[in-house]
Amino acid sequence: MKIANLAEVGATNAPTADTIDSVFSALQRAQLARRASFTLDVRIAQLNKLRDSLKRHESNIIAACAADFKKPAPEVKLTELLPVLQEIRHAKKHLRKWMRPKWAPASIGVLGTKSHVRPEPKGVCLIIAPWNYPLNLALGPLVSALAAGNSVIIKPSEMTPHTSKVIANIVAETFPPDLVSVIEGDAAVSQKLLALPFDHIFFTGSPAVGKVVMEAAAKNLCSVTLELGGKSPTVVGPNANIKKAARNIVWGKFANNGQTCIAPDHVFVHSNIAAQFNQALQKEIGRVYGKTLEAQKSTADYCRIVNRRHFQRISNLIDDAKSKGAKIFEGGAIDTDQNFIAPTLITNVSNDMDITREELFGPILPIIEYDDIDSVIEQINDNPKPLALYIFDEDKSFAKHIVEQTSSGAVGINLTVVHFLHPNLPFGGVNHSGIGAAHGEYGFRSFSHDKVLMEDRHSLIHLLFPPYTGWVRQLINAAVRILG
Ligand SMILES: NC(=O)c1ccc[n+]([C@@H]2O[C@H](COP(=O)([O-])OP(=O)(O)OC[C@H]3O[C@@H](n4cnc5c(N)ncnc54)[C@H](O)[C@@H]3O)[C@@H](O)[C@H]2O)c1
Repeated sequence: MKIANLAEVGATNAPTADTIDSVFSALQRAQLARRASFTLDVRIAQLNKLRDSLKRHESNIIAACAADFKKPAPEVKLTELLPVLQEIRHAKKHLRKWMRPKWAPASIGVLGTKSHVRPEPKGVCLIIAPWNYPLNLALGPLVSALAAGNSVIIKPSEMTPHTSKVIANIVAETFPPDLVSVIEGDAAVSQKLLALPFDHIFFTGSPAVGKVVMEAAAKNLCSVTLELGGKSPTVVGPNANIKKAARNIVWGKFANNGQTCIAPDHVFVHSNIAAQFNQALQKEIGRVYGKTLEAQKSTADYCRIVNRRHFQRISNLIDDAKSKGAKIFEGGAIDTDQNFIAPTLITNVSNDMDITREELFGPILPIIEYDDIDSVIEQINDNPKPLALYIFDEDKSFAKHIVEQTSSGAVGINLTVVHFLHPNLPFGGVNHSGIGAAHGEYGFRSFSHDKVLMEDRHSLIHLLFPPYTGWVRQLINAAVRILG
């Protein structure tokens, strides 16, 4: 049966449940038929094809991201293309080692047996992607899934429709539809997909939808990787290199217009250096994005809020903070026609403001002064475990103290966001900020099942089988004594 390739059918017509079912069944059948043929060479050839397609489509990707949220071309290259290309390069280099069965030495109790752990493909996997890094977070996990020998359905975000279309075109051009298919659409399409018995679901998005995904996966007892979000705090200590802190925080916060899961959400700054630090941030914003509103609106380096709904949400956060006594130290200007919000620094923050509760996911940075680091640690621990925690201080013991007292997906010391680009680190959160990990070998393992192969050579384990005669009982008692 010829399978409808949804990329050809057209992005905007939401696929029916029947179409989705038929795509899924085709992937299932093909996965079973191809199972033994996903050799190292085949997987590497798939990755090469994806790399070549990405390179061919570079200008389309840049144009699509610009159309979706005016994302600057250098930022598209750095944060959409490069991470996926790097993921491919890294997987190709290490795949032979990752795929190798791992010998498990026998303990005394199982002497005479031979055992291995072999990573096997999970099977047919679903990747659901968000809009904020629309290409990177759809195709990065695809690299891990293909490296691990799976077939995949990708559901890109409907909020970045141009990039979604480019992803569909790239996939349709690169892979047979029963190996990788793209199904475009919104939450309703996503839920139709979630009802199917996938072998693994890799979801990137909000904690609220993460719960929907996990609940749906439970119905099929399907494993999940959840890459979620939340508020990632930043702590600037009394001995911070202020200029370095400002440079890194401005980049981490305002790149992609603050729409980054690991962006510094808010900053705690020691009161001794707060005035200097605020000025350094202001100066850095001026240096990077322009000192005047006109400059900030016209620079090609500043992207936009993805849509009117999010623009309104963030504007409301600013209004709510102002009405409760916050001071706009820098920025605060908005332009509704462009979904533009200037890089904004907010001081005089209090706990009754909405900015202290929700993930901000926009270009607004609340700055909270502190005197006692333990009260900051208490506040961090009163909230869900963050995806990232950033610490700026030249005194190593300052960071050590915070690291030991808190839990988070990652800790960045004197940097922000860069850990995403490290191919040998697991990328993921804890509890509310995520379950499981992406990137490199960790991504490969997320899409693999550790299958055990144990073979009897000349073990004596049968001596312990029933009937439990006196002699067998003595042997079991001895085993418990010696091995227990
Ligand atoms: N940990 C990470 O790697 C990472 C990366 C990027 C974004 N995020 C998080 O993602 C969020 C922003 O992205 P978003 O707004 O696209 O997230 P989202 O959860 O609203 O949507 C993500 C995906 O889920 C689908 N979806 C939405 N509602 C659904 C529902 N009710 N049922 C089933 N599917 C549904 C969407 O169509 C989209 O494809 C932020 O919380 C951010 O921190 C996390």
